[in-house]
Amino acid sequence: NNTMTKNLKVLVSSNDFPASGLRVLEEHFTVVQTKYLNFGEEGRTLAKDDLLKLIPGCSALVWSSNLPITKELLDKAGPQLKLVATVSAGYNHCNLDELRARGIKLSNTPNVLAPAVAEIAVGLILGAARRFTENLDQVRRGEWEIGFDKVLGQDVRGSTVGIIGLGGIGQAVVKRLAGFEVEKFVYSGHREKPEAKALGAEFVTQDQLLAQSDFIVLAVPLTNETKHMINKDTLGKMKSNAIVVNVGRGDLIDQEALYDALKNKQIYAAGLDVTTPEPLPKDHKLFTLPNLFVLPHIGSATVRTRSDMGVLAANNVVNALTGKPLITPVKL
Ligand SMILES: O=CC(=O)O
Repeated sequence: NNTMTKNLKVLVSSNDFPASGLRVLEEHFTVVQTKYLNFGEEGRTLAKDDLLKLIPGCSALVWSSNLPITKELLDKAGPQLKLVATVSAGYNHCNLDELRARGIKLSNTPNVLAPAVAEIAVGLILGAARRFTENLDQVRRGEWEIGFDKVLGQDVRGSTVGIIGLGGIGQAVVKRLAGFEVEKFVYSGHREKPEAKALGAEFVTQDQLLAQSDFIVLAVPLTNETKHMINKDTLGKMKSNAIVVNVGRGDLIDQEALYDALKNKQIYAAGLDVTTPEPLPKDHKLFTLPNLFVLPHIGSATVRTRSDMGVLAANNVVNALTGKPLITPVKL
């Protein structure tokens, strides 16, 4: 009976949270929503005043933002807070220690976004390999070259593709690339994955992956262990035609080292859907590189996927506040 839960307040930290998810929440709870503020240093940030005004007394936070969940925010929310439902697969912004200490649960939205993120990984692979940045610049500047032998790129056909992190997203990338006549898929990670066999992907050490791969796709979460996993040292182990693609988090890559490697043509190119910071300021030196293809963190940004993520986050809230197990809990 919804009248039991109607007095519970749920905060949605975005005014463009999908309507489908909002409907689920509004059926059960009193929903309050914050607006977005601006595109500043930290990226698209929440209206902080708005947030601090609305957060006290909330039983759940539906977090549709990469704004860090701070101790201050949790204090402000109050002891009745039961759940943070982040509308993302990644939860590096969620301060797990603080949530654990307070007995607050955390849910995320894995799986439903894997196909859309994998499609963007394929887009980045093609964009970097076929030099979309340079080619698009030429077209837009009216310097469109006649003839096909000017801006030559790399083939996916016949290549070795290395996936760092063969989880849901990594597997979806392999499935999507299966029609590209890739010669070999390799992957690295903590352990062999049972799904790898059916995908024809071979488990190798990270060093082997770096040394063999023509394309290196980063599909791991950001943790203390994975931070700057692509650095001067690991870039130095790659082939000179290597193309690095990142659909995880910006901090998986030491961007200074990547800049140097791209500038000196130590590797061929990179395609990034995630950077540090986001947005990357328009005068950032990475934008001077012709062999870098950047997208503004749009991995999950399709109508269907955002809707699925919104509904999943909302159903996690319903479960948490009606005493049922979370659908997609994050282990704390
Ligand atoms: O970056 C997006 C996500 O983690 O879902």
